[in-house]
Amino acid sequence: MPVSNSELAQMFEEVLRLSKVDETQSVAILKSHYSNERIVSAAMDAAQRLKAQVYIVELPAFNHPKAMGADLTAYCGDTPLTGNLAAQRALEAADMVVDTMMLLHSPEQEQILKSGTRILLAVEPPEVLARMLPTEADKLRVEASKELLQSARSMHVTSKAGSDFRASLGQYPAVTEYGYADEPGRWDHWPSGFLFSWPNEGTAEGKLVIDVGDILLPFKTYAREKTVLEIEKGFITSIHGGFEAEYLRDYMAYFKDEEVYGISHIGWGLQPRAQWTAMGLYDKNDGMCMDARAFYGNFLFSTGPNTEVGGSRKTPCHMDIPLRKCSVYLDDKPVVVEGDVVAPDMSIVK
Ligand SMILES: O=c1ccc(O)c[nH]1
Ligand SMILES: [Fe+2]
Repeated sequence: MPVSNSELAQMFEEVLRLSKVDETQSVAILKSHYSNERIVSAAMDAAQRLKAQVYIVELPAFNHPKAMGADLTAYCGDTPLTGNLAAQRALEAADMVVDTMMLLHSPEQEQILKSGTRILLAVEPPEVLARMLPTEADKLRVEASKELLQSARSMHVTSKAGSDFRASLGQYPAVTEYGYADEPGRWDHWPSGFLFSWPNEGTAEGKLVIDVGDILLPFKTYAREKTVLEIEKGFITSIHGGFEAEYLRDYMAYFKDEEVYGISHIGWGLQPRAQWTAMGLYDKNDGMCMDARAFYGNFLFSTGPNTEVGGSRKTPCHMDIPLRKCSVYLDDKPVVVEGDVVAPDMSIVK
């Protein structure tokens, strides 16, 4: 259902308020020609209503000749900002950046965050933004789980489909996404509602089974058959099954970069307003499908880059693969059992 421009601006005002934007703050809106102009102007309106100093940084689009598809997560690392130090300085000068262009998984994003600037990504369709307008309850729910993940030293994931995956934790921080950027140096994404970390280098081991109904991003497909990924010493060593396994193998091999097989962020979904079914109602070019990454009780694993936490793997191929009906154990204690979130006690932060 279409969202009016007035409602979009009101939602942005709420999200920027939650992000601590006020008359003491400067806000840079980062855009390129492919940004959703409605989102750009709603963010501008909202920041002005909150009496912040606002400006726009517009960059010419960047297209890598190897990039395929329109999904903004399909080609990571190099962005329209890469190499443009003057524009990066202009963004670092702001207290907050509203990113309508997509800097995620780029080293430049980390450099901007290190300057204390906070960044909020907002590229989903307005109807998705509206359905998952962030709340403080979202933050409470995700932050309550962060403590469990932050203190955990191991993750074990199993499923009836045959997944049996282990990784040591602790080398990298737990990262939360609850939909607004309210702390200096914080990156967040509206919409979201999930958390993750990265396996300690070289420790991800075992098998992950993509079962019927699981989701592959950026393909934006629901699996219709089983695909088995074998993982050894932090890297996928084999992908087998039927046609979908062959498709995934060929897609990843296309990048001719061993780093694409590295296991990237691993975590689980905590957004009750995100729906597993939503992706089937959108076109492939309608955003990046945050419903799939955030739906309550998923186990989201991914492949490729780890620059977001200071790692050295800056590879352009990033698969986000949310699995249903998995059980996730931290230090052998369950946080998700067959797709149901069982810890921490959610009754306090529903
Ligand atoms: O919000 C996001 C979106 C994509 C991704 O890879 C991580 N988090
Ligand atoms: Fe990802």
